[in-house]
Amino acid sequence: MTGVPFEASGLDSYRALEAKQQPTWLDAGAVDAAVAELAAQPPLVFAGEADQLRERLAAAARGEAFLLQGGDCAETFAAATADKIRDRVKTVLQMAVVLTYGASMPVIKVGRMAGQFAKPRSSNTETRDDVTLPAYRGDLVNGYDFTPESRAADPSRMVRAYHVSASTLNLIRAFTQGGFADLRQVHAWNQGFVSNPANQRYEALAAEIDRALRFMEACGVESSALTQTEFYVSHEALLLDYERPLVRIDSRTGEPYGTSGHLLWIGERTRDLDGAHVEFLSKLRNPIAVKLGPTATVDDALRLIDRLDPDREPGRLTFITRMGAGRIRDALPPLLAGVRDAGALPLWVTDPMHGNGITSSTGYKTRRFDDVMDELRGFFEAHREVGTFPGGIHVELTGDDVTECLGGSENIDEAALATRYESLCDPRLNHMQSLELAFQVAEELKRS
Ligand SMILES: O=C[C@H](O)[C@H](O)COP(=O)(O)O
Ligand SMILES: C=C(OP(=O)(O)O)C(=O)O
Ligand SMILES: [Mn+2]
Repeated sequence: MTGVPFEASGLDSYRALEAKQQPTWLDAGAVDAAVAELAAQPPLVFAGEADQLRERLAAAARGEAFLLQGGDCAETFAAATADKIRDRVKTVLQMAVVLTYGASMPVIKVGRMAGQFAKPRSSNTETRDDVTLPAYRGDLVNGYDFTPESRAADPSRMVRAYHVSASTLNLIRAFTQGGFADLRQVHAWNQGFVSNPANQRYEALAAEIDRALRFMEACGVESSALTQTEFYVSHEALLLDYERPLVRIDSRTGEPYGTSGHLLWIGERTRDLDGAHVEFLSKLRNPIAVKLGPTATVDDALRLIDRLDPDREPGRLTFITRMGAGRIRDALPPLLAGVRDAGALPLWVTDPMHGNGITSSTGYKTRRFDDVMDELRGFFEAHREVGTFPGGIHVELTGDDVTECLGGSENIDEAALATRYESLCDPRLNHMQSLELAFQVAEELKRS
C-alpha cells in the first residue's frame, strides 16, 4: 500500500468545502509536521480486510448476518491498557455469543476501538464557574483537564493517537486470533465480572455451548471458526487532518482506502451533503456508515446513497439510525420504506444511545437503560412493519462495571452515578447492561 501525495489526486477535493467540528489549530507548522509523520507511517488496517468486512456487511444487509458494533464513546490514551482493552473485547465477544447462539445467525464484530479519539461537540467551549475554555474534542485533539494548556488543540496528539491505535489493534488481533477467542473459553470470558443476573444467564448459555462443543469435538469436527474470530475496528472519521494522511493506495487495485480503521462513519453533525466529510469519504473504498437522527428525511437518505454508494454496492453503506425512543416508531418506518422503494439496500443499524441523552439532577450526562431498550424494540418493530431487515446494533459500552447509564437490573439510580462515572464524553453501558441488552436483542432477532 502506498501513500497518496497531497493534491495529486481527487482525494483533496474536500478541502474546498466546509468541514464542521474541526479544531482550531494554533500552530500551522506543527500540523504540517504531524501530517507528514502520519503520511510516512504504515497502514493500521489493510485493504483486503476492509473488503472482507464489506462482504460481511453485505450479508447483513441481505438479512443473513447481524452487526454488533460497540465500544467507548471516546477512547482515551490513558485507558488504552491491556486489561481495559481485554475487558471490552471480552464484553463484545460475550454479546456476540449471546446473539449468535440466540438468533442462530453469524455476528459481525466491530469495535468502536483503535481510533475512536475525536468527538463532535454541541458547543465549541465549556464554562466552569466563570472560566470559559475550548471544549474537550477527544484525545486526538486536546486534553480533558480544565486548563488553558490542556484544552489547547495540539497536533502532536494525532501522531500519539496513531501509535495508541496501533498498539490497541495489535492487542485486539492477538486476543481474537491467538486463542483467547476460542469458543471453549466462553466460561472464562465471564470470570472476573461480578456475579449478577445477566452474568448468571450468560453462564447458563455458556454451559449449553460447552455441551454443543463437546458433542462436535466427539464427532471430530475441527474448525478455525471455533478457535479464532474476525474482529474489525471502526471510528467516526471526524478529524480530517488525521484521516487524510492515513489514506493509502491499494497495490492490488489502485484504489484509495482509509487505513485508520476498517469501517469509518460520518456523524449526525457532519453528514451535510455539500460538506467536506461526505466528499472525503465518498472517495474511499472502505465500508462507510452514516448516522441518521430524527430529522433525516427520505430525500437525505437517498442523496447520501447517491453520493456514497452510487453503484449500490452491497455492504458499502450502512445507515445507523439514532432517533430517540420517543421518535423511532414514527420517524424510522417512512425512511425504511422510502429507501426500499427507491431500490436501495443499505444495512440498517440502530444506535439506541445518542437519541436518548439526558442530564441527571446531579449534573451527569446519562441515559436511561429503559429508553435504550425501548428504542431497540422500536427499531425491530419498525423493520417488522415495513418488511426490511434490522441488521445490527451500535452501542457505547465498556467491559468495566461503571455507573454511567441509569437502570438495568442493578438499578443504578441518580445517586449511584457518582460511584464510578469514568466516561469523558457520553455514558456507556457497563458490562452487565451490555449483556442484558444482548439477551434482549437475541429475543427480538428470534422474533424477526
Ligand atoms: O458522542 C457524541 C457527541 O460527541 C456527544 O454526544 C456530544 O456531546 P455534547 O452535547 O456534550 O457536546
Ligand atoms: C457522536 C456520536 O454520535 P452522533 O453522530 O450520532 O451524535 C457518537 O457516536 O459518539
Ligand atoms: Mn457518543
